[in-house]
Amino acid sequence: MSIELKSVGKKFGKNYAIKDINLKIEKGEFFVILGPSGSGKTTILRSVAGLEKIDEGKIFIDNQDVTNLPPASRNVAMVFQNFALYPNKTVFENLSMPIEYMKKEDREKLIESVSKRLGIDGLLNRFPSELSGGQQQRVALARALVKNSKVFLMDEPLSNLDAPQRISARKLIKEIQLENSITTLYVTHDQTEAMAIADRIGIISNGKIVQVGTPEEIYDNPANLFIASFFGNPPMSIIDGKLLDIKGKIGIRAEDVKLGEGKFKGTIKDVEFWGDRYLIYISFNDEEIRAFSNVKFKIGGEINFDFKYKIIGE
Ligand SMILES: Nc1ncnc2c1ncn2[C@@H]1O[C@H](COP(=O)(O)OP(=O)(O)OP(=O)(O)O)[C@@H](O)[C@H]1O
Repeated sequence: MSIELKSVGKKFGKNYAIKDINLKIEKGEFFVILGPSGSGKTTILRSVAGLEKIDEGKIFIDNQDVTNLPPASRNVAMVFQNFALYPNKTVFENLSMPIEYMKKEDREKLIESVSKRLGIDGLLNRFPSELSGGQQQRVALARALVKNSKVFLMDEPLSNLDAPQRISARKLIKEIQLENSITTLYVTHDQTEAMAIADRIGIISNGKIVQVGTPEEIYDNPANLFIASFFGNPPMSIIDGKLLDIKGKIGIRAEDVKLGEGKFKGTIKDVEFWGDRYLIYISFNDEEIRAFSNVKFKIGGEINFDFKYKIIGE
Protein backbone atom coordinates (compact mmCIF):
# COMPACT_ATOMS: atom_id res chain seq x y z
CA MET A 1 0.00 0.00 0.00
CA SER A 2 1.31 3.43 -0.83
CA ILE A 3 0.80 6.50 1.36
CA GLU A 4 0.40 9.89 -0.23
CA LEU A 5 0.08 13.36 1.28
CA LYS A 6 -1.03 16.13 -1.05
CA SER A 7 -0.60 19.74 0.08
CA VAL A 8 -1.38 18.74 3.67
CA GLY A 9 -1.64 21.50 6.26
CA LYS A 10 -2.61 21.37 9.92
CA LYS A 11 -3.05 24.35 12.23
CA PHE A 12 -3.29 24.56 15.99
CA GLY A 13 -5.10 27.82 16.63
CA LYS A 14 -3.65 30.26 14.11
CA ASN A 15 -0.30 28.55 13.74
CA TYR A 16 0.57 25.93 11.19
CA ALA A 17 2.18 22.85 12.77
CA ILE A 18 2.73 21.50 9.24
CA LYS A 19 2.22 23.23 5.93
CA ASP A 20 2.09 22.20 2.29
CA ILE A 21 3.38 18.68 2.90
CA ASN A 22 3.70 16.65 -0.30
CA LEU A 23 5.05 13.14 0.06
CA LYS A 24 4.58 9.85 -1.72
CA ILE A 25 5.72 6.74 0.10
CA GLU A 26 5.79 3.74 -2.19
CA LYS A 27 4.48 0.28 -1.36
CA GLY A 28 7.01 -1.55 0.81
CA GLU A 29 9.15 1.53 1.33
CA PHE A 30 10.72 2.43 4.69
CA PHE A 31 10.38 6.20 4.89
CA VAL A 32 11.74 8.15 7.84
CA ILE A 33 10.69 11.66 8.81
CA LEU A 34 13.61 13.27 10.56
CA GLY A 35 13.64 16.66 12.22
CA PRO A 36 14.28 18.52 15.45
CA SER A 37 11.85 18.75 18.34
CA GLY A 38 8.69 20.71 17.51
CA SER A 39 9.23 20.56 13.73
CA GLY A 40 5.93 18.77 13.02
CA LYS A 41 6.90 15.08 12.78
CA THR A 42 4.25 13.75 15.14
CA THR A 43 1.59 15.92 13.52
CA ILE A 44 2.32 14.34 10.13
CA LEU A 45 2.06 10.84 11.56
CA ARG A 46 -1.09 11.54 13.56
CA SER A 47 -2.66 13.07 10.45
CA VAL A 48 -1.93 9.93 8.40
CA ALA A 49 -3.30 7.78 11.24
CA GLY A 50 -6.47 9.88 11.34
CA LEU A 51 -5.86 11.06 14.90
CA GLU A 52 -5.64 14.69 13.73
CA LYS A 53 -8.13 16.26 11.37
CA ILE A 54 -6.16 18.17 8.75
CA ASP A 55 -7.12 21.69 7.68
CA GLU A 56 -5.77 21.52 4.14
CA GLY A 57 -4.97 18.91 1.51
CA LYS A 58 -5.68 15.24 1.17
CA ILE A 59 -4.27 11.94 2.38
CA PHE A 60 -4.37 8.71 0.36
CA ILE A 61 -3.61 5.18 1.51
CA ASP A 62 -3.39 2.66 -1.30
CA ASN A 63 -4.70 5.36 -3.65
CA GLN A 64 -7.89 5.64 -1.60
CA ASP A 65 -8.78 9.06 -0.22
CA VAL A 66 -8.81 8.50 3.57
CA THR A 67 -8.84 12.19 4.51
CA ASN A 68 -12.19 11.88 6.24
CA LEU A 69 -11.97 8.26 7.41
CA PRO A 70 -11.70 7.47 11.14
CA PRO A 71 -8.45 5.80 12.37
CA ALA A 72 -10.01 2.34 12.66
CA SER A 73 -10.93 2.31 8.97
CA ARG A 74 -7.38 3.05 7.80
CA ASN A 75 -5.95 -0.42 8.59
CA VAL A 76 -2.59 0.79 9.87
CA ALA A 77 -0.49 -0.51 12.77
CA MET A 78 0.69 2.29 15.02
CA VAL A 79 3.28 2.72 17.72
CA PHE A 80 3.22 6.08 19.40
CA GLN A 81 5.26 7.71 22.11
CA ASN A 82 2.55 7.14 24.73
CA PHE A 83 2.28 3.42 24.52
CA ALA A 84 -1.49 3.10 24.95
CA LEU A 85 -1.58 -0.49 26.17
CA TYR A 86 -4.80 -1.79 27.65
CA PRO A 87 -4.17 -1.44 31.41
CA ASN A 88 -6.57 -4.19 32.51
CA LYS A 89 -5.15 -6.79 30.18
CA THR A 90 -1.95 -8.76 30.56
CA VAL A 91 0.88 -8.41 28.09
CA PHE A 92 -0.22 -11.65 26.42
CA GLU A 93 -3.79 -10.39 26.09
CA ASN A 94 -2.56 -7.05 24.76
CA LEU A 95 -0.60 -8.89 22.08
CA SER A 96 -3.50 -11.28 21.30
CA MET A 97 -6.05 -8.57 20.65
CA PRO A 98 -5.07 -7.57 17.12
CA ILE A 99 -4.84 -11.23 16.05
CA GLU A 100 -7.87 -12.80 17.70
CA TYR A 101 -8.99 -14.07 14.31
CA MET A 102 -5.98 -16.44 14.16
CA LYS A 103 -6.04 -20.07 15.29
CA LYS A 104 -5.01 -20.27 18.97
CA GLU A 105 -1.96 -22.33 18.15
CA ASP A 106 -0.71 -19.96 15.42
CA ARG A 107 -1.41 -16.95 17.56
CA GLU A 108 0.59 -18.31 20.48
CA LYS A 109 3.46 -19.25 18.21
CA LEU A 110 3.60 -15.76 16.68
CA ILE A 111 3.43 -14.02 20.08
CA GLU A 112 6.14 -16.30 21.42
CA SER A 113 8.45 -15.64 18.50
CA VAL A 114 8.05 -11.84 18.44
CA SER A 115 8.17 -11.45 22.22
CA LYS A 116 11.31 -13.59 22.38
CA ARG A 117 13.00 -11.44 19.77
CA LEU A 118 12.09 -8.32 21.74
CA GLY A 119 13.11 -9.85 25.08
CA ILE A 120 9.65 -9.61 26.65
CA ASP A 121 8.79 -13.32 26.64
CA GLY A 122 9.22 -13.47 30.43
CA LEU A 123 6.63 -10.71 30.94
CA LEU A 124 3.60 -12.14 29.19
CA ASN A 125 1.55 -12.59 32.38
CA ARG A 126 2.18 -9.12 33.76
CA PHE A 127 -0.03 -6.06 33.51
CA PRO A 128 1.27 -2.88 31.84
CA SER A 129 1.50 -1.08 35.22
CA GLU A 130 4.00 -3.74 36.31
CA LEU A 131 6.41 -2.92 33.47
CA SER A 132 9.17 -0.36 33.08
CA GLY A 133 8.83 2.32 30.39
CA GLY A 134 11.18 0.47 28.05
CA GLN A 135 9.31 -2.81 28.57
CA GLN A 136 5.98 -1.12 27.86
CA GLN A 137 7.44 0.32 24.70
CA ARG A 138 8.61 -3.11 23.55
CA VAL A 139 5.13 -4.53 24.19
CA ALA A 140 3.59 -1.72 22.14
CA LEU A 141 6.07 -2.46 19.38
CA ALA A 142 5.36 -6.20 19.56
CA ARG A 143 1.63 -5.49 19.26
CA ALA A 144 2.20 -3.55 16.06
CA LEU A 145 4.57 -6.19 14.69
CA VAL A 146 2.19 -9.14 15.19
CA LYS A 147 -0.70 -7.33 13.58
CA ASN A 148 -1.02 -8.30 9.96
CA SER A 149 -0.98 -4.78 8.60
CA LYS A 150 0.32 -3.43 5.34
CA VAL A 151 1.21 -0.04 6.86
CA PHE A 152 3.32 0.79 9.91
CA LEU A 153 3.16 4.24 11.47
CA MET A 154 5.82 4.60 14.14
CA ASP A 155 6.57 7.64 16.26
CA GLU A 156 9.92 7.31 18.05
CA PRO A 157 9.08 3.67 18.87
CA LEU A 158 12.50 3.04 20.42
CA SER A 159 12.91 6.22 22.48
CA ASN A 160 12.72 4.47 25.87
CA LEU A 161 15.12 1.66 25.07
CA ASP A 162 18.80 1.48 25.93
CA ALA A 163 21.37 1.42 23.13
CA PRO A 164 21.72 -2.37 22.62
CA GLN A 165 17.93 -2.87 22.80
CA ARG A 166 17.46 -0.08 20.31
CA ILE A 167 19.79 -1.67 17.81
CA SER A 168 18.20 -5.14 18.08
CA ALA A 169 14.64 -3.74 18.02
CA ARG A 170 15.30 -1.67 14.92
CA LYS A 171 16.76 -4.75 13.21
CA LEU A 172 13.59 -6.66 14.04
CA ILE A 173 11.34 -3.88 12.74
CA LYS A 174 13.29 -3.79 9.51
CA GLU A 175 13.23 -7.59 9.14
CA ILE A 176 9.46 -7.85 9.62
CA GLN A 177 8.92 -4.82 7.41
CA LEU A 178 11.00 -6.37 4.62
CA GLU A 179 9.57 -9.89 4.98
CA ASN A 180 6.04 -8.57 4.60
CA SER A 181 6.76 -5.59 2.37
CA ILE A 182 5.11 -3.23 4.84
CA THR A 183 4.97 0.42 3.86
CA THR A 184 6.45 2.25 6.84
CA LEU A 185 6.35 5.84 7.95
CA TYR A 186 8.72 6.23 10.86
CA VAL A 187 9.41 9.36 12.88
CA THR A 188 12.61 10.09 14.73
CA HIS A 189 14.87 12.96 15.72
CA ASP A 190 17.83 10.57 15.84
CA GLN A 191 19.71 10.88 12.59
CA THR A 192 21.91 7.82 13.22
CA GLU A 193 18.75 5.75 13.51
CA ALA A 194 17.30 7.40 10.41
CA MET A 195 20.40 6.66 8.34
CA ALA A 196 20.49 3.06 9.55
CA ILE A 197 16.94 2.06 8.67
CA ALA A 198 15.55 4.36 5.99
CA ASP A 199 15.14 3.67 2.31
CA ARG A 200 14.45 7.39 2.02
CA ILE A 201 14.40 10.23 4.52
CA GLY A 202 12.29 13.37 4.53
CA ILE A 203 13.83 16.15 6.56
CA ILE A 204 11.39 18.49 8.23
CA SER A 205 12.04 21.92 9.68
CA ASN A 206 9.42 24.34 10.99
CA GLY A 207 6.54 22.33 9.61
CA LYS A 208 7.96 22.03 6.09
CA ILE A 209 9.71 19.19 4.31
CA VAL A 210 13.06 20.66 3.25
CA GLN A 211 14.75 17.68 1.59
CA VAL A 212 13.79 14.16 0.53
CA GLY A 213 16.33 11.58 -0.53
CA THR A 214 18.16 8.38 0.29
CA PRO A 215 20.44 8.61 3.33
CA GLU A 216 23.42 8.65 0.96
CA GLU A 217 22.00 11.48 -1.16
CA ILE A 218 21.33 13.66 1.86
CA TYR A 219 24.68 12.83 3.43
CA ASP A 220 26.57 13.70 0.24
CA ASN A 221 24.50 16.70 -0.81
CA PRO A 222 22.62 18.38 2.01
CA ALA A 223 20.25 20.89 0.41
CA ASN A 224 20.87 23.75 2.79
CA LEU A 225 22.80 24.95 5.82
CA PHE A 226 20.28 23.65 8.33
CA ILE A 227 20.53 20.10 6.94
CA ALA A 228 24.32 20.24 6.58
CA SER A 229 24.72 21.26 10.18
CA PHE A 230 22.27 18.60 11.42
CA PHE A 231 22.74 15.45 9.32
CA GLY A 232 25.55 12.97 9.94
CA ASN A 233 27.46 12.01 13.03
CA PRO A 234 29.10 14.40 13.41
CA PRO A 235 27.35 16.76 11.01
CA MET A 236 29.44 18.77 8.56
CA SER A 237 31.66 21.50 9.94
CA ILE A 238 30.38 24.71 8.38
CA ILE A 239 32.88 27.48 7.72
CA ASP A 240 33.02 30.67 5.73
CA GLY A 241 34.15 30.02 2.15
CA LYS A 242 36.12 33.26 1.87
CA LEU A 243 39.24 31.51 3.16
CA LEU A 244 39.22 29.69 -0.16
CA ASP A 245 37.86 32.63 -2.15
CA ILE A 246 34.45 31.02 -2.27
CA LYS A 247 31.29 33.02 -1.73
CA GLY A 248 29.00 31.68 1.00
CA LYS A 249 29.49 28.75 3.34
CA ILE A 250 31.27 25.49 2.79
CA GLY A 251 30.67 22.18 4.56
CA ILE A 252 33.37 19.67 5.50
CA ARG A 253 32.83 16.05 6.56
CA ALA A 254 35.05 14.84 9.39
CA GLU A 255 36.33 11.98 7.21
CA ASP A 256 37.32 14.43 4.46
CA VAL A 257 39.95 16.19 6.55
CA LYS A 258 43.53 15.04 6.07
CA LEU A 259 45.60 15.65 9.17
CA GLY A 260 49.34 16.15 9.58
CA GLU A 261 50.05 17.88 6.28
CA GLY A 262 48.41 20.53 4.13
CA LYS A 263 48.21 24.25 3.62
CA PHE A 264 46.05 25.07 6.65
CA LYS A 265 47.19 25.29 10.24
CA GLY A 266 45.03 25.16 13.36
CA THR A 267 45.07 24.37 17.07
CA ILE A 268 43.69 21.18 18.55
CA LYS A 269 40.99 22.19 21.00
CA ASP A 270 39.58 18.83 22.00
CA VAL A 271 39.91 15.10 21.31
CA GLU A 272 37.11 12.58 21.77
CA PHE A 273 37.59 8.79 21.79
CA TRP A 274 35.01 7.20 19.48
CA GLY A 275 36.01 3.55 19.86
CA ASP A 276 37.45 2.84 16.43
CA ARG A 277 38.94 6.33 16.02
CA TYR A 278 39.21 9.81 17.48
CA LEU A 279 37.27 12.93 16.69
CA ILE A 280 39.56 15.94 16.70
CA TYR A 281 38.27 19.51 17.15
CA ILE A 282 40.48 22.02 15.40
CA SER A 283 40.21 25.72 15.96
CA PHE A 284 41.05 27.58 12.79
CA ASN A 285 40.55 31.32 12.06
CA ASP A 286 37.87 31.59 14.77
CA GLU A 287 36.01 28.63 13.29
CA GLU A 288 35.86 24.98 14.22
CA ILE A 289 36.61 21.98 12.03
CA ARG A 290 36.00 18.42 13.16
CA ALA A 291 38.19 15.66 11.81
CA PHE A 292 38.43 11.90 12.26
CA SER A 293 41.84 10.50 13.10
CA ASN A 294 43.28 7.09 13.87
CA VAL A 295 45.93 8.76 15.99
CA LYS A 296 45.34 10.49 19.30
CA PHE A 297 46.65 14.05 19.08
CA LYS A 298 47.51 16.21 22.04
CA ILE A 299 45.10 18.96 23.04
CA GLY A 300 46.70 22.38 22.61
CA GLY A 301 49.08 21.33 19.85
CA GLU A 302 49.25 22.87 16.39
CA ILE A 303 48.40 20.83 13.34
CA ASN A 304 48.56 21.15 9.59
CA PHE A 305 45.64 19.88 7.57
CA ASP A 306 43.77 19.98 4.30
CA PHE A 307 40.22 19.03 3.36
CA LYS A 308 37.63 18.31 0.68
CA TYR A 309 34.50 20.41 0.92
CA LYS A 310 31.03 21.04 -0.48
CA ILE A 311 29.53 24.42 -1.19
CA ILE A 312 26.31 24.66 0.80
CA GLY A 313 23.33 26.71 -0.32
CA GLU A 314 21.44 28.92 2.10
N1 LIG B 1 -2.38 19.79 20.48
C1 LIG B 1 -1.62 20.83 20.17
N2 LIG B 1 -2.01 22.10 20.42
C2 LIG B 1 -1.27 23.16 20.08
N3 LIG B 1 -0.06 23.08 19.46
C3 LIG B 1 0.38 21.85 19.17
C4 LIG B 1 -0.35 20.67 19.53
N4 LIG B 1 0.37 19.59 19.10
C5 LIG B 1 1.49 20.08 18.54
N5 LIG B 1 1.51 21.43 18.57
C6 LIG B 1 2.57 22.30 18.03
O1 LIG B 1 2.79 21.93 16.68
C7 LIG B 1 4.18 21.95 16.38
C8 LIG B 1 4.62 20.59 15.87
O2 LIG B 1 4.53 19.64 16.93
P1 LIG B 1 4.88 18.11 16.75
O3 LIG B 1 4.48 17.39 18.00
O4 LIG B 1 4.31 17.62 15.47
O5 LIG B 1 6.47 18.17 16.63
P2 LIG B 1 7.55 17.00 16.66
O6 LIG B 1 8.49 17.28 15.55
O7 LIG B 1 6.87 15.67 16.66
O8 LIG B 1 8.27 17.24 18.05
P3 LIG B 1 8.98 16.21 19.12
O9 LIG B 1 10.17 15.64 18.44
O10 LIG B 1 9.34 17.14 20.23
O11 LIG B 1 7.94 15.18 19.48
C9 LIG B 1 4.89 22.40 17.65
O12 LIG B 1 5.14 23.78 17.54
C10 LIG B 1 3.90 22.10 18.75
O13 LIG B 1 4.05 23.00 19.81
